[in-house]
Amino acid sequence: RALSVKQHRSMSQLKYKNTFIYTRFYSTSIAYLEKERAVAIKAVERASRVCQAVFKRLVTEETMTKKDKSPVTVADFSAQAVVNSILENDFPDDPVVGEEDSKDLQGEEGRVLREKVVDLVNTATEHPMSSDEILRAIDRGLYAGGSTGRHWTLDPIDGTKGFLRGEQFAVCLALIIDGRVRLGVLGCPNLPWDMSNPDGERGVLMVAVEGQGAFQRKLNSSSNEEVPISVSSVIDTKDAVFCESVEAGHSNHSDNANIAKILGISKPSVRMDSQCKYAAVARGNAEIYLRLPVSDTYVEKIWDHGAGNIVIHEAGGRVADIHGKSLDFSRGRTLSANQGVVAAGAQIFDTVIAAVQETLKYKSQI
Ligand SMILES: Nc1ncnc2c1ncn2[C@@H]1O[C@H](COP(=O)(O)O)[C@@H](OP(=O)(O)O)[C@H]1O
Ligand SMILES: [Mg+2]
Ligand SMILES: [Mg+2]
Ligand SMILES: [Mg+2]
Repeated sequence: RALSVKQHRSMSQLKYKNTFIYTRFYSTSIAYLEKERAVAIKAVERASRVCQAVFKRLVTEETMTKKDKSPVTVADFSAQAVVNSILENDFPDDPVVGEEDSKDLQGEEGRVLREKVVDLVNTATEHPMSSDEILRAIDRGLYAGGSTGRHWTLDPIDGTKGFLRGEQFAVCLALIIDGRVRLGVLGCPNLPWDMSNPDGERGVLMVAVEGQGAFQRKLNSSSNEEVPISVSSVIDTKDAVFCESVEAGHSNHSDNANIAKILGISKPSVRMDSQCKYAAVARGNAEIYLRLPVSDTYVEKIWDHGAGNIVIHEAGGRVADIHGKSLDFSRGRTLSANQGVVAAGAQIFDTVIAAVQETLKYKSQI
């Protein structure tokens, strides 16, 4: 823990090159969550590759709709199976709060979909997995969550609607210990590496561990090079850009627009699916992420925010709900203590929350 980020990274390279020397001489200095970090990166990379393969081959035929009307594809199931089986292998005692479950893949009714998932998963795993093993891996995601001990939270495809449109989506994995997010990995296969060159190279992975800063690296690259990232240095909100969901059903576009107006923002919002919005704020492509609730009854899920939350914090930003309260990941599978989400750089955060309050106060009066 006492190591600087730079020392810590150069030592972990030493470890990759020669495990023996590393463990022998540096065993007392292994960085906090070093193994978890490496395993989570590997799992998110593999799952991202599965999603990309599906998009190329199957996406048009393979969409179905869950009870809550949200779409789910063969890629969501396959990516959850891939990540969960890697986690089970390296951390067999760690439970997982995952978005998907195997119900729709079971029995005769689920046969066609199940066979596609089995095929896909087996293109991504080191050892072939049987159909039963795959369903069991998916259902390792049924954990209830809570305030004590360790558990992971996984969104195998966040932004399924973006994925289906060929736009932004993210594979999101976070580790929660005693109710707080300690590690997060965001795999963003369609996010441009350089936002000023949107047609250039795509595929970004962001990773953050509590106290160690946030980094980005290229997804699908043989290089392990990591670049530190930080939020924008804009301190006057009128120069800011804000991002929000593409889907008006996920976030209240008109409340978001009112807040932007109070903040003096004149640039149009950047609409983007998935936790790629957190990624955009974390590396300074946008200053603010607004997710004002559309309904009083919807409760946000921990897998939709865990990884993004720590990436923002470690990049120098803050995340809270519309009341300015930190997101509480200790309540189980949902963020039942919170409403909506706001993220921004630390320097402008209080100003943004004040504008949110003003908008909500005005709404409650009319
Ligand atoms: N009424 C609602 N309000 C807020 N979020 C919602 C919602 N209905 C669905 N969602 C969540 O919004 C997520 C996508 O967010 P975004 O709009 O930022 O891309 C979905 O994740 P999945 O795509 O993983 O199902 C889903 O969990
Ligand atoms: Mg979903
Ligand atoms: Mg999601
Ligand atoms: Mg999802």
